Amino acid sequence: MVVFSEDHREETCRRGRIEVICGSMFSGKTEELIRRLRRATFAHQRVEIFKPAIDTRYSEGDVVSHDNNSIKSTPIDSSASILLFTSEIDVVGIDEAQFFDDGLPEVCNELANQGVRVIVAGLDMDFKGIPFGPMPALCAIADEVTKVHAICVKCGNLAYVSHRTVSNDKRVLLGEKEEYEPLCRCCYQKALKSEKTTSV
Ligand SMILES: Nc1ncnc2c1ncn2[C@@H]1O[C@H](COP(=O)(O)OP(=O)(O)O)[C@@H](O)[C@H]1O
Ligand SMILES: Cc1cn([C@H]2C[C@H](O)[C@@H](COP(=O)(O)O)O2)c(=O)[nH]c1=O
Ligand SMILES: [Zn+2]
Repeated sequence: MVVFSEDHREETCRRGRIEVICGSMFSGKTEELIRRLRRATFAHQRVEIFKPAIDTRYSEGDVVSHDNNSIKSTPIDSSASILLFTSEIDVVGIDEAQFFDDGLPEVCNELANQGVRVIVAGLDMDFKGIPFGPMPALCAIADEVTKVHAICVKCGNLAYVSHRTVSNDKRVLLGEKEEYEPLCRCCYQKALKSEKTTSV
């Protein structure tokens, strides 16, 4: 699998396309998004970055990675707002796409059809292992999907899901290492089993 996109033709030829970067928490989605967007800026392309306004974890206005890398962004409430900010833009970046409404895939399609390179990063699954918001539809319509992996904090294998370590059943719960840990399939099953036995 090609993890990092080094295809310079695809980076610069200005053909519209949709790239999706997905994975669990701590898998490097935001780092990879920032890396691709910075390279586009170095290539003198006009870049605009969006994130859902509800994601105020590290900053109101910036997209920030767990390693504190950051890039300026525009927080928005609805996917339709993206179209209002993207005339004369070559590359659109979108972080935390899982929190957006179901209109996001259509907005990305519209931009890509107009010749814009759209790079979307988001959680593929929620803490229950269920595909999250518009992410499955985005993966389906994408020209390229990159799945990145964190390291399982229990065994060191590749993680595939974000295990919630606090008791809260709401789908949306902003958080970090106090609330979530990346686990592989095997360690996730064990964690769920031990939660069941301790709750009875
Ligand atoms: N268990 C882990 N596995 C991999 N990276 C981790 C882990 N815990 C912390 N990190 C850090 O998280 C960084 C990735 O952060 P980020 O790009 O914000 O991830 P994501 O957006 O996927 O949550 C890594 O470069 C690494 O320094
Ligand atoms: C699994 C899961 C996560 N969240 C929240 C927790 C964080 O605030 C973000 C994910 O951020 P990251 O950049 O991917 O680390 O999403 C949630 O609300 N619900 C969940 O099930
Ligand atoms: Zn494991």
